[in-house]
Amino acid sequence: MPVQVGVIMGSKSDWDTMQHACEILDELQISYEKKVVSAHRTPDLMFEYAEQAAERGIKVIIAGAGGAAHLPGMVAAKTTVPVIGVPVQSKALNGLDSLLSIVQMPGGIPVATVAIGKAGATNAGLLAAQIIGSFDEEVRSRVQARRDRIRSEVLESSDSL
Ligand SMILES: Nc1c(C(=O)O)ncn1[C@@H]1O[C@H](COP(=O)(O)O)[C@@H](O)[C@H]1O
Repeated sequence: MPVQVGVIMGSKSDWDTMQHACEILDELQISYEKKVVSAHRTPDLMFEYAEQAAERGIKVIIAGAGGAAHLPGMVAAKTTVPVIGVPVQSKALNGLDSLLSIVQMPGGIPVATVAIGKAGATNAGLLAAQIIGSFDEEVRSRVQARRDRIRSEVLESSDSL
């Protein structure tokens, strides 16, 4: 099956966070690849990755980075494949730096920014699945089934208070 989602991150140290996006893609049976690509440390690779994404059939890119998190925005600048940015929690500033670096894009080059850290990475996986679900009925129904399960769990937890 061709890769549908590209999960990229600025450093291997981001994997603890980014694995949560991959867990969702595994659960929803969506094909993906995971790679370290950095706007700062491997700029040529980043350009190549972004430039080739559409022709390789990638439908969504999830890009995680921490600190001066330029990766999602720079990738978005080089492709029209939708980019979801995950702010990785940084040590010095707790991820506020990552969040602001990713979310404050200039008009014209959007990055869909999720919350800082694990919850954000999980939501990035789900948002990628929902984007793919808009043209893939099987993925859409898996996403819906997951929502239904969560709703039931919440209702049951309330009943047992
Ligand atoms: N923000 C970026 C980019 C980028 O935006 O291209 N490349 C690496 N980094 C970030 O630097 C942090 C520290 O990296 P190291 O742990 O390798 O020192 C990571 O969170 C990474 O995402």
